[in-house]
Amino acid sequence: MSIWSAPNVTSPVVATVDLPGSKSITNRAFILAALADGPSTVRGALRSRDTNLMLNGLTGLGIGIRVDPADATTIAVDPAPMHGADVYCGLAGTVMRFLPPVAAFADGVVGFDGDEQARTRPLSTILDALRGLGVVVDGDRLPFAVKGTGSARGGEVTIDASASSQFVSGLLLSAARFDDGVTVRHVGAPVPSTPHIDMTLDMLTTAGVAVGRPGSNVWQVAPGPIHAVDWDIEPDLSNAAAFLAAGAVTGGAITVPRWPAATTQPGAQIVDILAEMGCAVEPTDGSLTVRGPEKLTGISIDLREIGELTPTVAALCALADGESVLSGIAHLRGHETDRLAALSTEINRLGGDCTETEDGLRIVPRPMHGALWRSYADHRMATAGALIGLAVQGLTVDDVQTTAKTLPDFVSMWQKMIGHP
Ligand SMILES: O=C(O)C1=C[C@@H](OP(=O)(O)O)[C@@H](O)[C@H](O)C1
Ligand SMILES: C=C(OP(=O)(O)O)C(=O)O
Repeated sequence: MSIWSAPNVTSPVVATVDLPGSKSITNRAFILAALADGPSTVRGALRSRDTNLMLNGLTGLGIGIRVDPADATTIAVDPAPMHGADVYCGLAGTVMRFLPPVAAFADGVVGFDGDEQARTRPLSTILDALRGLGVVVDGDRLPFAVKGTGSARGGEVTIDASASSQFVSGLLLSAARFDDGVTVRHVGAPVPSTPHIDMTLDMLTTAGVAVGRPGSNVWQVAPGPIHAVDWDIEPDLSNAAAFLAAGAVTGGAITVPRWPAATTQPGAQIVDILAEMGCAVEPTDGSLTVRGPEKLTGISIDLREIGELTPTVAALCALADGESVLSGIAHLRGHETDRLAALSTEINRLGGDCTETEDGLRIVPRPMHGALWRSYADHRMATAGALIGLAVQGLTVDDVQTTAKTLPDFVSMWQKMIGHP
């Protein structure tokens, strides 16, 4: 496994960074295009490990996928009758939770497997839900198999989605295909990342699917066609967060072009967080610029809705003035790795002071020194290490290539941003 010397800077980082497409929107668009009533095109798609795994899975099931030879981000999707296949999920939550409901509509057995680390990610909730909707599933975690018969009954199902919003999104994305549609009712501790469920509902609505919210924890999808839509994918704002944060910690300024005026991506909330920590935020001509202050201030914030941003925010907090408390994120223990344990171990290894609470992290800034920052196969741990490395000399990151999960060009984009291409 290679060790990367994270670049360290002594002057403000000022740059414009253009981000590729959103992982969450890309993988939803692929699912909806595959189940649609006609061919469609996805433009500006993210090409990364997670989205390539989704394309491979759909191709294996029999869906026609054609990548534009002149532009790998333009992908034509041609729905077709689906058959049995083996699907590899890697470590992608969106693949392991969005494809099993699709597999119910294949004619044959669809086997699922993934990385060793993926086998411990929460999954049984959605597999039990599928059983409740009339689908035969063998197994409770990776590897497992869905016995597709080409159709499924559907109806109402009650689940505890407190471990992941993706259980709800996964069921809803395929719901219109079920004979009776699907109603998902959540009972339990609050559902995290609810903006991602809103993203699912928004895209279903764009595809002409009738969705309803009969209660705050109930989501309903009527049976019917999913219309073919040519999707234009927004830049990935969660990935943008790490770059904007580079401007924030160095007192520099980072501009992200094509920042959407309105979006369902929860990553957009990084702007409010950076503003609260002392940054100036300027939206101009479709771009967004964040200027860092002399010194960032600590923050107390509930990140339940935007858990994805935690590694970036934790890195910012470790470099700020004053204590920070990040709460509402117990579910991060089931992300790519146990992110609460990983962040506290790595920040403390550098001489920082980060403690795990029941549902988050308490971070007290301390002078930090260079050391090895471990990534735990987690793309956002690797980028958090890079961020701290800007301000802490001698920091190295192991397995920085794990950023390929959602941003294969991370290293070159980062070096270019600081002017060391
Ligand atoms: O639906 C999605 O695209 C996502 C939902 C969230 O998952 P959780 O609800 O498991 O946090 C988020 O963290 C993940 O990166 C992407
Ligand atoms: C939690 C994440 O990913 P996944 O889609 O694999 O759950 C993430 O990207 O931060």
